[in-house]
Amino acid sequence: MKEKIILEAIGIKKRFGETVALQGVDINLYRGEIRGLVGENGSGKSTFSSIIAGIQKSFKGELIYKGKPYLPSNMVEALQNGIGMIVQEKGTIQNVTVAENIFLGELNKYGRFGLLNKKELYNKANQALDNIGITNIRADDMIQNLNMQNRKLIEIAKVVFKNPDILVIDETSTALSYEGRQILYKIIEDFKSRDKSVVLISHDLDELIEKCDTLTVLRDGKLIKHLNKAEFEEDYIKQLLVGRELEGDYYRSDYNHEVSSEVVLKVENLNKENDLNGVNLDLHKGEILGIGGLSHCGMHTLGKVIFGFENAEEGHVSIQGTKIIDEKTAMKAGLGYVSKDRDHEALSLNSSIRENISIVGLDIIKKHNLIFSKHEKAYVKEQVDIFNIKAQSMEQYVSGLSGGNKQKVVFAKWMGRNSDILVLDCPTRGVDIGVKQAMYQLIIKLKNEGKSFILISEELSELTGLVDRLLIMKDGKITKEFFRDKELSESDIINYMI
Ligand SMILES: Nc1ncnc2c1ncn2[C@@H]1O[C@H](COP(=O)(O)OP(=O)(O)OP(=O)(O)O)[C@@H](O)[C@H]1O
Repeated sequence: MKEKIILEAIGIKKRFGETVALQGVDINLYRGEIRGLVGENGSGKSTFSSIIAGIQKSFKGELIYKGKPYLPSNMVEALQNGIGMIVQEKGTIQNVTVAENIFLGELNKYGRFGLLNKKELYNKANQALDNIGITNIRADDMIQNLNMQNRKLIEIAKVVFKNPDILVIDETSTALSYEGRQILYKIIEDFKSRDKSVVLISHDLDELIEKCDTLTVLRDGKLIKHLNKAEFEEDYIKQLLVGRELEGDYYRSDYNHEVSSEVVLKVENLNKENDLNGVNLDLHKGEILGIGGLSHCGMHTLGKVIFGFENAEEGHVSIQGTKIIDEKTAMKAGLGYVSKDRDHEALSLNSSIRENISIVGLDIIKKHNLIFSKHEKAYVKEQVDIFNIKAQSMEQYVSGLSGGNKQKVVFAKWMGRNSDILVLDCPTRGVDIGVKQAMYQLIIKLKNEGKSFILISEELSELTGLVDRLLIMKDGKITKEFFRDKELSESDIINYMI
């Protein structure tokens, strides 16, 4: 079996200042193996993968790749050596074309005398896109005009085009919708069939159980266990992840869809070029209204327009007769919004956890029109405790947090504000199962207290598990309405999405 090992990681340790991210992790990766890496937020998964992909150079321990000591000096060198990684967050740069993103760092190959041979560059880039079955994005598209899923697909096309021997996929599927995930799964299967290896990081246990051959569980930077396929059992994995049995309900246990007749938010005839095509909906008091669909269905734009973050060309959104024209009117009318695109839209990365959370809660923190530091800190501490945000202190910059902990900051920021209506766009993206459970239970508790939610999600189990009513969007229109029902299956929903 030893000859089938492609990468040996021996006693890998890594610190970030006082934070111990990895405490001596050993992993052998085999050729043709799909290995899942699983653990709570902040358990060290991204740190481990960034070490093997050349992003982190300073660490302790040893890497042996194809039988030789291995220490890439950067990501480009790792990729040239056959280890490619799709990172969890932003992996593309703005204001340049898709082609320039795909061949970043090697554009000199496509130029002579300082001139870029665009034809050749675009042909190659289109080839990289075609290679993984992407036909709706072309080489000359500008990155900033693409949505989050399409930007992720560019990254995937770029790495896969280099034909690496090891592909590391860090929490990528939650940035993708149904059709994007199918592309990713096809790539994973193709790698396996060609005796290449995949390291798949995910918080979606169903996905891991279905796609992986082996699983490695990390907790607080420690290796807890390697599992073979025969040992994959959901409750057992959950127990290994959190170090105890998860108790209580995960989703809603009732199947009642009756809600108050009082309409708290009205969407009337919204039209926006390419995205929204005559959207009407009523949200009721105490209702969790789900919205599902494929990546281009318009649901993410709808969330932005409802919160006034983007404007529609026609139609309007109103709360008790007040029209929502921008974020300010939205917040004044009691609306909150968790954006899917956390690094661009939801967080200020170079500010502290305290600043990020308190910024939208200032009117609550204020006493007699004054903001006292102790009130602000107490307010933020409450949110940090509720959502178990893992950080050195509330003064830590958000940029140094793990992906899931960033997401907890976004959620906490809006939950703490006690908004009457919340638009949640993929609110649990990248969050581990323990915290997801806490978020779901909080949403259910607030619903029972009369708060209303619009839950836009790409996780069908989240939609069927939580909502009173589900709207499916296709080509900017609402095409189907389902009510909460025990019999409602994910395949019923997919049929209306595609
Ligand atoms: N650049 C950094 N600066 C400071 N601390 C960091 C940095 N990167 C990671 N850490 C810390 O290292 C620990 C491990 O983080 P890592 O991102 O590896 O976790 P993870 O398991 O990938 O989490 P998630 O599921 O949330 O993505 C965390 O405590 C995190 O805050």
